Amino acid sequence: MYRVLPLLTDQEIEECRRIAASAPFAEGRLTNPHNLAKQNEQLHDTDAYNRSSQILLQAFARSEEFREFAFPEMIAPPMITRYRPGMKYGAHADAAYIQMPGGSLRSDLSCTVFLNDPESYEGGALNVRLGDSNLTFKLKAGEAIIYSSDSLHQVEPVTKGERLVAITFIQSRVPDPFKRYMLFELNEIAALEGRQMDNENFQRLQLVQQNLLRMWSS
Ligand SMILES: O=C(O)CCC(=O)C(=O)O
Ligand SMILES: [Fe+2]
Repeated sequence: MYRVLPLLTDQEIEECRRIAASAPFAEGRLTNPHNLAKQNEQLHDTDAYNRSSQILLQAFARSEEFREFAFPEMIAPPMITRYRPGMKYGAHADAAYIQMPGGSLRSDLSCTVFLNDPESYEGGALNVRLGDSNLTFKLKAGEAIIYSSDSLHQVEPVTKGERLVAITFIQSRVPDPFKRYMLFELNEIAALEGRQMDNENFQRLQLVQQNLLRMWSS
């Protein structure tokens, strides 16, 4: 279960790029010292981190598509990371719990927001393993891919240019990915077909949706 969403306005993309261009970066291993697969760089400046994560969190907060797909309970402040030629992030599992200011969050969904145009760098696609198949994402600037944190994934080596992204993790109110997807589907169907339904039946459908959400959320 994954979703590609348009997330940022052109102005927000510009703002994130500007922040990244003028702030220092440090080795990504700093926050995951035991993860040998991680070879990238992340923003290393409190003020720049606060400003950029604020812009990104606001964009998530206004996205109805995000809310409908993720049922977000908590979202980690997004971190801008970059990959220059030779950098990559080998196949890895995300930690089940992510430290945040003021506590920790269970990673149910992982998310990459692309900040640079795909034509401006070579390599750097995100691969997510889904059973025996491999999904590959190299999105337009401002788009986000949200995928289930329970799958191995990797970032292909960058061979030219710079891959600039923001990454975050989401704790969902509906921890089970299949149940979450069923709620998403039901809501989509209700939105698409509901207006043509007899009102009494539409109310009954909504009752089922809300009761399933009560039963399946934590
Ligand atoms: O940069 C990406 O697209 C993914 C990064 C990642 O997998 C992670 O930070 O755990
Ligand atoms: Fe990851």
